[in-house]
Amino acid sequence: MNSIKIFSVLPISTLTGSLRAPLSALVDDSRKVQSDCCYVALRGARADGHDWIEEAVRKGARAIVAERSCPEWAREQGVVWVQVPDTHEAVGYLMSAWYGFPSQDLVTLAVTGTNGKTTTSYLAHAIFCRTWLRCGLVGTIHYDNGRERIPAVNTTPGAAPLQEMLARMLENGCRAVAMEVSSHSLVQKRVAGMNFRVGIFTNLTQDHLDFHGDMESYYEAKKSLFLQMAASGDKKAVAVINIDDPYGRRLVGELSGKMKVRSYGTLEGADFRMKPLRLSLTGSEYELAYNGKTYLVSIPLIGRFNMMNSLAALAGTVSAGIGIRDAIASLAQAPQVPGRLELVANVDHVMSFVDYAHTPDAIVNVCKTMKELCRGRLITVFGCGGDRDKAKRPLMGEAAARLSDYCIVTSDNPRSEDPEEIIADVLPGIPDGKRHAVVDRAEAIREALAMARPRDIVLVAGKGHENYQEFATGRIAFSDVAEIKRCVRELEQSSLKERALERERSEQEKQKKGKPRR
Ligand SMILES: CC(=O)N[C@H]1[C@@H](OP(=O)(O)OP(=O)(O)OC[C@H]2O[C@@H](n3ccc(=O)[nH]c3=O)[C@H](O)[C@@H]2O)O[C@H](CO)[C@@H](O)[C@@H]1O[C@H](C)C(=O)N[C@@H](C)C(=O)N[C@H](CCC(=O)O)C(=O)O
Ligand SMILES: Nc1ncnc2c1ncn2[C@@H]1O[C@H](COP(=O)(O)OP(=O)(O)OP(=O)(O)O)[C@@H](O)[C@H]1O
Ligand SMILES: N[C@H](CCC[C@H](N)C(=O)O)C(=O)O
Ligand SMILES: [Mg+2]
Repeated sequence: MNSIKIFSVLPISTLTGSLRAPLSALVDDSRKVQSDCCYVALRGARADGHDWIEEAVRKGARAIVAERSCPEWAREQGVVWVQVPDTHEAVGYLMSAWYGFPSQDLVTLAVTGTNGKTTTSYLAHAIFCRTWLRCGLVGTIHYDNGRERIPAVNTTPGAAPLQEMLARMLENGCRAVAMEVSSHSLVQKRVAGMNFRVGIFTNLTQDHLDFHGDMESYYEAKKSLFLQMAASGDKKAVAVINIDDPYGRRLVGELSGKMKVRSYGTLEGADFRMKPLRLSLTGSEYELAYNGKTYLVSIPLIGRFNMMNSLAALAGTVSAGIGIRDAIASLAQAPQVPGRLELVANVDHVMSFVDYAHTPDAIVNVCKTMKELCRGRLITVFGCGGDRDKAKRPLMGEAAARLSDYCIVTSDNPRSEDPEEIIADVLPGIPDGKRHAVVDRAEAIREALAMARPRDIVLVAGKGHENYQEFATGRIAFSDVAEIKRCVRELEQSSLKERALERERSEQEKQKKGKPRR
């Protein structure tokens, strides 16, 4: 839709001027302006797109969408001016219309919550793909448009790349898409204008208070996904909510009467109810009660929280139209989610895992799981991100210390902050004797592996799949997985050398002893 009709999708707008030729493009970045395009001015964290309106018109923009009223100069130049109360919301609707409302033709499954979004959407994507063959994925690790994987910039992209990607998924023959919807994206209305068939709420615990201010606003941000679904009037839209989580129970209450709600969890009354049966370092099993029947679900993922993630994926995809048995069969073959409780090395009876825990609750969950399954000590290496919620730092420290036998506190994307100061915020939660700090992450990993004894587990938390470390000066290549592998190789080589030296020494001893005394 590239005519003036496109503006009719906006819920509220005031239009000045008339459009003679079709629009050539719709952009929200002045650097992408071309002749005869429409430029939408967005207020951002660093810049205000309204500052580039005149430049956009000089470069050939024929239409402007802005929160300001039409100035005299624009009227005189015959610019089409659309004034709206919120350009972030407007650009969502406009991009959706521009690309032919792709979310209406896809079965869209959105996952929101503090932890478990990536894992749940990955599992839902795997279930969709096994049954419906080609499906899309949008999330923290990468985007998959049904034909190719694209590295992710944001967990939930802005409206322009998002709607373009959904249109590409349709072109590529995708029937469904599983996508993470972050709280940042909800506040910034990146998903405005989207039709969601299923919305999953995983949980809500402390994170991102630097952005949201308090837990109440954080909750309201998550809830807005479901209010958007309820307001769409789509009778098929379903909210799938974890009722083990207190905020989940609150959400069920607040959505009741507004839309279809299905619950999941371990508590009585859950529509999809699970009873954990077996936890091991290779996978997990649980009993699922659904619709008066019980099923055995087996997943190659570790930990109770991953049982919950798989239950969420199962409840979400079944609510989207997948058969329960197909969903269960897909979960048995679920892929390893990169950097989520991923076993990287198992050498000399020491197992090393990489995980993406970077919130207090995630640290609690992953350390509890590891401790439960570990027959020796749990040595945890972790840090806290710079330029992010500072209040979570001592809480992460306290949780890691309480649930591990030893902690090495290190750096995790210090960004613009001083890494030593971040570590100083973490340490107060951890008693002396149970930890030491090593600023250099590679060195911290090496020390953890060097101190491990048979049966110990080394857990390297916080960066998961990330392939960089971000400092004030920029990013450097860094991967916990690669670092562990390198250290393990080095330790193996040095222990081989040590053993060879040891053999040599004992040979010499034997020879000395064997020599006849003169
Ligand atoms: C702080 C923040 O969230 N920023 C996001 C935001 O950018 P912004 O609005 O702040 O951009 P800006 O630089 O201020 O520019 C404002 C406007 O001016 C325009 N502009 C700018 C310069 C110019 O010359 N001309 C021009 O027109 C820009 O195109 C933009 O429209 O909107 C962009 C597009 O949607 C995002 O890519 C960007 O994410 C940044 C990269 C980011 O790091 N965000 C993180 C905090 C984030 O969103 N994380 C969540 C996951 C969190 C989680 O749950 O763990 C995520 O979804 O990724
Ligand atoms: N359901 C869950 N409950 C609590 N913790 C979880 C859960 N699922 C995963 N975790 C922990 O949180 C970490 C991040 O998981 P995942 O990447 O799936 O979540 P996310 O919500 O996508 O995170 P992000 O917002 O940072 O992208 C995992 O590595 C694990 O430590
Ligand atoms: N989406 C999260 C990821 C955090 C990952 C962790 N490695 C860090 O850098 O703090 C954020 O941007 O806050
Ligand atoms: Mg994620």
